[in-house]
Amino acid sequence: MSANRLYLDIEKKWENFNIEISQEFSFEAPVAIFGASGSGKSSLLRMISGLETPDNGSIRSSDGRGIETVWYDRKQKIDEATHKRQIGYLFQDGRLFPHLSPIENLKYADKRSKHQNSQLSLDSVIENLNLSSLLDKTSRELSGGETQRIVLGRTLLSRPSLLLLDEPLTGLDRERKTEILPYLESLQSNFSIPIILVSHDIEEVLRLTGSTLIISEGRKIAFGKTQEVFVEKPLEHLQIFTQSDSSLFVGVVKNIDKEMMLAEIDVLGQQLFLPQRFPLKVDQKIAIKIRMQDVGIATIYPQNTSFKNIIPCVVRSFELEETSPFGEVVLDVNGHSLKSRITRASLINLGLKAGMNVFALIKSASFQDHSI
Ligand SMILES: Nc1ncnc2c1ncn2[C@@H]1O[C@H](COP(=O)(O)OP(=O)(O)OP(=O)(O)O)[C@@H](O)[C@H]1O
Repeated sequence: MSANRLYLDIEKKWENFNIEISQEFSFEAPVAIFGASGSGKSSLLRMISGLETPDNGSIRSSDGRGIETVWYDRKQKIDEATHKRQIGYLFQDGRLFPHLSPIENLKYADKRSKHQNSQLSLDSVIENLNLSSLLDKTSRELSGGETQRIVLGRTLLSRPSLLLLDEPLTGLDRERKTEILPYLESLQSNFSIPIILVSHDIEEVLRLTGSTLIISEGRKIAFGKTQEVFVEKPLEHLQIFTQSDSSLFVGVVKNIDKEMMLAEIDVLGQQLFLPQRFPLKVDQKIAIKIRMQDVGIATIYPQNTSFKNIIPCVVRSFELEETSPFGEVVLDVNGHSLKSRITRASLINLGLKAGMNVFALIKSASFQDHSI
């Protein structure tokens, strides 16, 4: 039976690291555990799955009917083995059994699974993950993304009560990520399976999950709806989580122009226009990630331009990349940094200097896949 809720109350002390987290999760939508590298995300997953034993506390799951199962309880001396917890665990470099073909990998899990789940049949997994063209290839003929899809299918066919995704896209290039993200996105609706995603990539978290636990140094920093939890925290604190090739901003939806299909967002008192591709509502707080290659720079306010987002800012610093035709500029928007990557030629031609007033140009279209 699928876990509907999970109650975590755990303590673990190692020589150089302590984890102390209490949190209840419910799985109407996938849950994210988000934090910087080394914050304790994987350790937490290992304790949920039974691969690591906490020093103290309890871990309990309850199903749709409210029937509770104790997975771990120090006081009651309960510590269920991983297979009894029925956990599906997908790592970043999931491997196939090399001596078996992709279809044999799937059938192996299907046959061994003793649990029932009418939605999770071999056929439905093959169809929903679009695996049919891969089944007769050899493991060696599969790309990284294709291998990850078969491994995901095999994990699903073990019919887990809870699916743990530990940085499933880390290590894949952008093209492969784009290939796999839609499959991860539809897992919950296709298979009604509870999911915890561990990630330090805000883009993945915003796209795939409904609620997020943010941790740092083994402690909870915040928990709430994914769309809201990031904006509750001071921006500068969040900047440490963003990948170095992008900047993170938070804003509030001010207006939706239905005819033009654009949402107007207030970010630090500036106006940004996003394509209304997502179900945004007025007054909703959202997090927006802006990749540095999507930010251009003008030294005077551009007229008659297709750029919908023209933001006044100040050059904070810049650096030429030694072995490439590009340079990186850090702009200051009301005290918050916005990174831009432009060509070395533009950087020199514009005559950029620290302290100079400029305009950041961001195409609305660039928000399509990289923001919310
Ligand atoms: N078995 C262990 N013994 C001692 N220390 C450990 C053990 N397992 C984890 N740690 C420590 O716990 C800390 C958190 O590690 P963990 O892998 O959980 O972080 P993470 O947030 O998943 O990081 P990353 O995103 O880089 O994978 C690290 O400092 C690590 O050294």
